[in-house]
Amino acid sequence: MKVVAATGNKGKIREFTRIFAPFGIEVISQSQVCPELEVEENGTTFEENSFLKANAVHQHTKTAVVADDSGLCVDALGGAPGVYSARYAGEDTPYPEKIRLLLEELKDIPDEKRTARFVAHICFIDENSNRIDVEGVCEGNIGYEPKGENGFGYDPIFMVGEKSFSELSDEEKDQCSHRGKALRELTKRLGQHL
Ligand SMILES: O=c1[nH]c(=O)c2ncn([C@@H]3O[C@H](COP(=O)(O)OP(=O)(O)OP(=O)(O)O)[C@@H](O)[C@H]3O)c2[nH]1
Ligand SMILES: [Mg+2]
Repeated sequence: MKVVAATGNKGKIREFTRIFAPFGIEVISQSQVCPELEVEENGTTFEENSFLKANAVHQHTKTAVVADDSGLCVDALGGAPGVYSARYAGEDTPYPEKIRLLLEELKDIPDEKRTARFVAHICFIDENSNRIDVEGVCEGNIGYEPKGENGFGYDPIFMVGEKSFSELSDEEKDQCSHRGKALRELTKRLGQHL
């Protein structure tokens, strides 16, 4: 089975590709089929935005499509940046700077209040326009400095136990990540439909 990933985020594409591979699902990126398509993410929830992205690409390609809307929810910030994680401190602000600002906001927050979670809402639409929604959550803590080299986005400051997401191998991140959990749930649901 082939599925178009409705995303412009290369980190997500890499994760979709490796998580789907064992299930025989091949990922084609949006940039390969409709590079000119831009979708306004004007929803207020992960669910709404993932549908906006999946539906826009599905309307264009009429093929099976998967979209991910995700974000980092920090308890000490009332759940922010959440749905606005990609736009935190400005969409074009590079991640080292976003991370610096987030750590600055949390500078007086003690260990036990640095709890956070990554949430990924996945919206899948098949070639007949049937929709499946799944969500994955990964609980963790915000660290005090960036650590590690792997992954993307806020991975260097998202701690799962002693290690940041960036210090985990790809396999280790996929095993516990919000996206790994949601995509494996999706493959289960797809298996029931086939
Ligand atoms: O360190 C991270 N590790 C992750 O595993 C992860 N998953 C999500 N995020 C953050 O949340 C935003 C989602 O925003 P988002 O869903 O709108 O995606 P995006 O704008 O990057 O691409 P698109 O899929 O919308 O095209 C992303 O940009 C990242 O900042 C992550 N950060
Ligand atoms: Mg986005």
